[in-house]
Amino acid sequence: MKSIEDYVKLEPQYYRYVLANYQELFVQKFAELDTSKIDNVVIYATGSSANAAYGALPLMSKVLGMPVQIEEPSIAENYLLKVKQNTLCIAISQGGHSYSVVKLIERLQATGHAVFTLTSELTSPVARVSQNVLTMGMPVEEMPYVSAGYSIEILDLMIIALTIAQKEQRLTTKEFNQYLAELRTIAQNLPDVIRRASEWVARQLPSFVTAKRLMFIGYGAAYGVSREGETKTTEAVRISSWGKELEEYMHGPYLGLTADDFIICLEPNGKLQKRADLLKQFLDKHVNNIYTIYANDARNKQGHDLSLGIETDELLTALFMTVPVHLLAYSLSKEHGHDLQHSAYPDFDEITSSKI
Ligand SMILES: N[C@@H]1[C@@H](O)[C@H](O)[C@@H](COP(=O)(O)O)O[C@@H]1O
Repeated sequence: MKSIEDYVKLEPQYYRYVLANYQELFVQKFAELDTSKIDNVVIYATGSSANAAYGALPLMSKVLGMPVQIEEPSIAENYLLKVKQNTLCIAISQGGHSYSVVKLIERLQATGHAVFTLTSELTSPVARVSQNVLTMGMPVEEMPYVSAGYSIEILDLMIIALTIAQKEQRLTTKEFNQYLAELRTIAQNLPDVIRRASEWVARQLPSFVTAKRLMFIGYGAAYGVSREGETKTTEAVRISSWGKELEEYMHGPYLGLTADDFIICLEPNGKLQKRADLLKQFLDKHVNNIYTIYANDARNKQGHDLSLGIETDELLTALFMTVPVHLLAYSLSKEHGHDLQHSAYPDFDEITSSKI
């Protein structure tokens, strides 16, 4: 079975495929649909798929010029099923076996709502119940702790939003092509990101391996990255972890810090960089291990920080900022001796049927 690291290394190839085939994957799927009345988007996803949606959300909302929100499928199905008439409903389940997503799609369709389901497994329970399936443009990820699938979901969601925005003339063809060109540039630079991230992980691993708790703080598109940091650290490293939004962290969670925490700040070089710098000024006084991963670079970068060297729109940074987070989780899980190929708790799904 391929590892998390193997899949991270496949990301440039998968990005190239989606960018070469976006017409068949997405543009043609929405061509026949009347998208003129859509006035908001709701994305239903859980775990890494929800994190990916948070990474894509700021760009989606900007280019579509409408509210985009993310809902937990179980809460939506059981308590929030009052979807507005003109909502574009998108359900995501990479593997296609998530019980809560299957139930939600069934309930939405039964109440007359069209749902577009994004998945990589076309024979899965999620795909089988869905009336409108969108394929992610990559093979099914064998490794249950996904990395490439999460990143491809971000790219897919961005292209879906760009497609509808262009169709509805919210973006000119020139603007649409400029976005695509920028996505291609990021894909081309991905091997360099992977190299920088691998070297950084190898250098910092002896320190990170001592961490009892690992926290990720991000804002904007990097909020999705911080959530994914929490998911992967919890699932693969199996130590305590938080993934917070910058201001959310400042409104309480900071009170729970301890000097031996490890904190990774995710800096997309965006509009809240000064706020993040102030938080780091405070954290530096109280916490021993503060790291920053920069999308591009910074003058106040410290020796143990990581620069990914990509100058781009902050709204696109979730496409590559998770690479070091995934590689760190993978290396730490190996250091901790976890076997990610076999379930840690084989009785879990037997009892709960959380994956069907
Ligand atoms: N532990 C896994 C997560 O790692 C995964 O992200 C989530 C969603 O999976 P999917 O996108 O296939 O629905 O399911 C499980 O809970």
